[in-house]
Order: sequence, then C-alpha cells, then structure tokens
Amino acid sequence: MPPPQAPPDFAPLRTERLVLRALRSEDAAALHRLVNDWDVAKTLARVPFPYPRDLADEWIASTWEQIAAREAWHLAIAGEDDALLGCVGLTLDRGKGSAELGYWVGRRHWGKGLGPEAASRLARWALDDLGVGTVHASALLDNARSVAVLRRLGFREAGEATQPFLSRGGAPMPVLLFEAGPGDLAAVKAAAPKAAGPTGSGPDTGGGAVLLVVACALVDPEGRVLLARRPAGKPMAGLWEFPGGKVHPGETPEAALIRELAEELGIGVEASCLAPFTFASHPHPDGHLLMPLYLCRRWEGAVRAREGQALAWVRPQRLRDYAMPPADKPLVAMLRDFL
Ligand SMILES: Nc1nc2c([nH]c(=O)n2[C@@H]2O[C@H](COP(=O)(O)OP(=O)(O)OP(=O)(O)O)[C@@H](O)[C@H]2O)c(=O)[nH]1
Repeated sequence: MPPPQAPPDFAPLRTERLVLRALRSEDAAALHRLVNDWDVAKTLARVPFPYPRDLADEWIASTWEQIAAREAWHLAIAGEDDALLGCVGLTLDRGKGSAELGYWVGRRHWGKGLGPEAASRLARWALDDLGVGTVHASALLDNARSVAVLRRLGFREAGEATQPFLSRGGAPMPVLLFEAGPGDLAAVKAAAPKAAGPTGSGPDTGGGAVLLVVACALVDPEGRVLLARRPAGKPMAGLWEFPGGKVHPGETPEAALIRELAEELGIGVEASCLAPFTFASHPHPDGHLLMPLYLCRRWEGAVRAREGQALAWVRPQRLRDYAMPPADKPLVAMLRDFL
C-alpha cells in the first residue's frame, strides 16, 4: 500500500479547550518551532535535539501511515483557533492489549494544564473506544512536574527503568513507569484561570495557593549534608531532598521543622540551633511551594531513618549528583558556595 499523501480520516477528539486531530502538512513549521526547544526536547525519549526541519514533514507523514495501519495515533493538540500547541501520542501493543501514551506542549503554552487535558482524553479514548486494557506512560525520574501530573491523572506507579533518550544523544536515563486501567483515570477539567505569572506562561500552580514547607540542611562535623530519599508511595518518590515537611495550620516554621526532624529522623533539635539559610520559591502541583531552608549543626540523638527512607550524608560539592526536586536546585548551589 503506498504511503498516504494526506491526513487520514480520524474523527477529532475534543476536550473543554482542545481538539486532538490528525497532524497536517501545514503544522510542520509550528511543530518544528515548538519541539526544537531544549526545555521541551530534553524530557522526550524519542525526539532528537536539535530537531531538523525536514524531520517535521517526514514525521507528520509517518503519523498518517501509523493511523491508517491502526498502530499509533500521534495527534496534534490544537487550540480553539486550530493552531498547533503540542502533540499527544498513543502507540498500540496489540499483543499485550496495551498502549503507550506520551505528550509534549510548546513552552509558550505551559502553565495552563493543556498537556494533562490532552493526555487524559487520549488515554480514556484508548481504554473506552480502542478497548486496550492498560495505558502505560513514563516520566524522567527527576521530572517532578510530569510525575505529579501522571499521578493526578490517576496513573499508578509501576516501577523504574532506564530508557535511552534520543534528545540526549541516546544517553540512558532513569524513568518512572506508570500505568492505568479502566476506571483509574480521573476526568481532567480545564485548569482554572492562572493565578500566577503575568505572562500567562510558566508551570501550573494548581490553583495558586502557597504551600509552606520547611526543610533543614543537617550538617555533620565533617561538613556533609544529610539528604533523604522520598519513599515509594509518596509524591515525587525516589527523589532526594532535605528532611522536613509541610507546616501545619497554627504551627511556626521552626516548630514544624522540629516535629518533622523528630518524626523522620528521631533527633531532638532546639529552635536556637536552626539557622535560617535561604529559601526556595517554586511552582508545585499543590500550589506554589515556599520552602525556608535552615542549617543545623547540633542535635540530640543518632540520625536514623524512621520512615523507611534511604539517607545519605553528602559533601556539598557532590549534592548535584543526586536527583532532587526542581525547587531544590538553587538551594544546592547556595550550599555548595557557602558551606
Ligand atoms: N521536605 C522537603 N520537601 C520538599 C523539598 N523539595 C521539594 O520540592 N519538596 C516538596 O515539598 C512537599 C513536602 O511535602 P511532604 O509530603 O514531604 O510533607 P509531609 O512530610 O508533611 O508529608 P505528608 O503530607 O505526607 O504528611 C513535597 O511536595 C516535596 O516534594 C525538600 O528539599 N524537602
């Protein structure tokens, strides 16, 4: 059968704000402009970077073949004016009765929940209309935002793996695997109008509320800093972070930190031993994260993992070797420079 010369007959899928339709030849320039962006490409396993302009035409034609063969549905995420905002794709594994879901959205369209809205629609189409039993998805282990999005959509964690990333020259990268079956996926409503950012871009704040979390860099006599790995089952599981947690209503930040350090590590800390050091301010799936970081060199008792978390005492210069939530990156740089 000769390759199709025009988009196949695919009835577009609609969401509150989006149309998921077959890609067209005219989308090639926009597709190239949006995906040939390191901040987009670096999170994608099957996209080269830089992305050659010709590849956009070839890729669009290949998606028509795959739809015609009912092997894969790589669709345009289009807005109300039909302009291309990103792509969402589903690849069928007929033998296993499952499909692999992936999506990306151009950087200028971030922060509006468009990716999750499109991904959720296509995943539900796979389960309801295509009749697959399981939809798989994956996210880079340190891509906390994507991991949180998949969880919010109703995907369950299904282990870790290593995947070669074409965008990173084929380098093997650690990914978290997710899956969802019929009944798992939450219907995703259009995100509320943005509460943060005057530009209309930037990551989703999940409603705009400030999430106050306190954290502590415990420093031992050798100048090493304690990191704790978030245990399985918690959001952002697998990432390393500074011990701490959410400030409860009515608590001072210091009281919250003293409580968290006792709960998580079994140590006693006096408020006078908590030295304010710096803070993180970063978008977070549950709001906007504001996280004061304290330094502490004196405590009572031996540090032990009371919640099953892995612990590591790390030299400030080596902190960068540990996958941490994105909010922590500036903190790591400060510790490296000032400790
Ligand atoms: N403790 C801590 N939390 C961090 C860091 N960086 C960062 O983004 N966070 C985020 O801040 C939030 C802290 O919430 P948490 O779930 O640990 O709070 P918690 O201990 O009170 O847990 P709980 O809600 O399960 O009781 C998480 O979303 C976590 O990913 C960090 O370095 N330390």
